[in-house]
Amino acid sequence: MTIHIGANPGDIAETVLMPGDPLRAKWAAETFLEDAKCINEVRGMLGFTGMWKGNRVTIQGSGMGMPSLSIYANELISQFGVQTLIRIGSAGGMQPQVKVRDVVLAMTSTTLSTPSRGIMKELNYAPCADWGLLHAAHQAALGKGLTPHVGGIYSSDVFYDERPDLNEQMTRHGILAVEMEAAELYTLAARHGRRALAVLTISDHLQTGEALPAEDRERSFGDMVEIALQSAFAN
Ligand SMILES: O=P(O)(O)O[C@H]1O[C@H](CO)[C@@H](O)[C@H]1O
Ligand SMILES: O=c1cc[nH]c(=O)[nH]1
Repeated sequence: MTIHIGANPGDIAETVLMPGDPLRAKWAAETFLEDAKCINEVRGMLGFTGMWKGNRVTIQGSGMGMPSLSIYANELISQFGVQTLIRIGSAGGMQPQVKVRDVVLAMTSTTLSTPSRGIMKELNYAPCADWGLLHAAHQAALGKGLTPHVGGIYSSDVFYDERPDLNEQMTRHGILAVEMEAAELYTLAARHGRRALAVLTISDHLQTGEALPAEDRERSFGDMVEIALQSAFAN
């Protein structure tokens, strides 16, 4: 057990899917895993371990924002020996061709800062996805008849943004979507020699103002979960 994860050693699989929303973790575990058992309820940040096609998987909520994800990812890596961490998150579209409900595979993540900023000092570190996971996720999405967007995203520290000028520059430089966790996940995975990827579904759009309701964000992103599972166990 750790401070934030009330699981016993061995309760958590080597592969962990991480939605921000703990209720998405519950929905995904109930929908996609066999014999799913709840392994964490500390702070209501639900986690479940079960089987997917003969492979052991944990789905653990990360909470919203990089400081929260950092707590869970650090404990999963250092205390539970997790090797593969795949974020399954919602994101806001930042390009006209990126539509609501589209899947985005985050190759890199741009930030103003991450919880790791303090150790990077003057370095502008470039957080990037694990190539093997990214490639496998792309193949999995194509296999489902989807056309995923692959490229750079923005991991923001704020949901209610007061810097429209920054978003303008992101869009101008090809950033596909905004979310709030991937950059720190990629940075931690790199530091500890683990594999990480963020598979995202567009839940709203910064340019059109479209937005899906909370229930859809919790329960309707099945393609993203299947893509994450297929990429984790592709090899
Ligand atoms: O749907 P999740 O995975 O929580 O991801 C996105 O949604 C939250 C904001 O509503 C942030 O956590 C952002 O990254
Ligand atoms: O962080 C996020 C997530 C979804 N939509 C946004 O606009 N921002």
